[in-house]
Amino acid sequence: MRIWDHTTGKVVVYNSSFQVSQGRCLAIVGESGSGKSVTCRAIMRLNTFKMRQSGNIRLNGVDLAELSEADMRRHRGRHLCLIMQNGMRAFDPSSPVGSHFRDTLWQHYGWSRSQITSRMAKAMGSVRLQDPVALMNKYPHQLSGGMLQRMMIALAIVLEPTLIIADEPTSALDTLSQYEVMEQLIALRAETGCAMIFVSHDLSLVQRIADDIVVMRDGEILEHGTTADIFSGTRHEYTRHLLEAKQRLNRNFSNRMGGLQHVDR
Ligand SMILES: Nc1ncnc2c1ncn2[C@@H]1O[C@H](COP(=O)(O)OP(=O)(O)OP(=O)(O)O)[C@@H](O)[C@H]1O
Repeated sequence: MRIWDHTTGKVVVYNSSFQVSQGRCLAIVGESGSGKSVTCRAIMRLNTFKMRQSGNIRLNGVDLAELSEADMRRHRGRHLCLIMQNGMRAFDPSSPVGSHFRDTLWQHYGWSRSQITSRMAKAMGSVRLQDPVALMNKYPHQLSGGMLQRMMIALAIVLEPTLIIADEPTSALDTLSQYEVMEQLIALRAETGCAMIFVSHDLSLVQRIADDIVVMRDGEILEHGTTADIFSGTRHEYTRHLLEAKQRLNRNFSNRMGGLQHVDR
């Protein structure tokens, strides 16, 4: 896939290519601006108008790049689900969150209101959200970032998409919510058997969830391997630099915490 800004001609992703199989999680890592988010949005065909893309995006034999906009809309949600950094942006601020669930599930499955409520309530229970019916009547601004992310995960549990793309899903959360949302994402994979693309700056999160890793820099894939190989084997100099930067951060953190040992999970 190639992605460029057609107003300036600037290429932001050069001929990148990767695949993720059902049941596996591929992490995309790299510094800010390396092209992780535009790649995720290109798979969903959700980049802004000025961004253009070429190449194939195959999902179970269907080339998403060839679909009409109407067919692509039908694929989003049903077959592909995007969990973004900021849960708030996924919802319409002027409606209760339950209406987003109803619209999405009605559009893809045609279920009745009561079917949707009972399926969502069950899924919300499984991501440890209490009192789901009351929560569905709340507006997005009345809920915390962690709750909104867990609601998106609950929706994904009900939709059972083939591929879930989680783009920095925990980076806007406090440490406790981050931990909980990660646990739920790990459970979501196990429950639905979906394929997952997980984007994060945080290599300890990547190590916990990913089977495979793609390392990007300046719009190019530098390295692609299993998580075990990337963390232990011979690595590209840039990947080593990313890992060492993280270890340095951890050491600084430990020193500031009075010499407490920080253990990498
Ligand atoms: N809507 C846009 N219009 C023009 N250029 C864009 C747009 N979105 C992203 N870019 C450019 O594409 C490149 C890759 O950006 P992208 O957001 O994918 O990086 P990233 O690796 O996800 O970074 P971060 O970790 O900070 O989110 C950057 O040079 C960015 O300026």
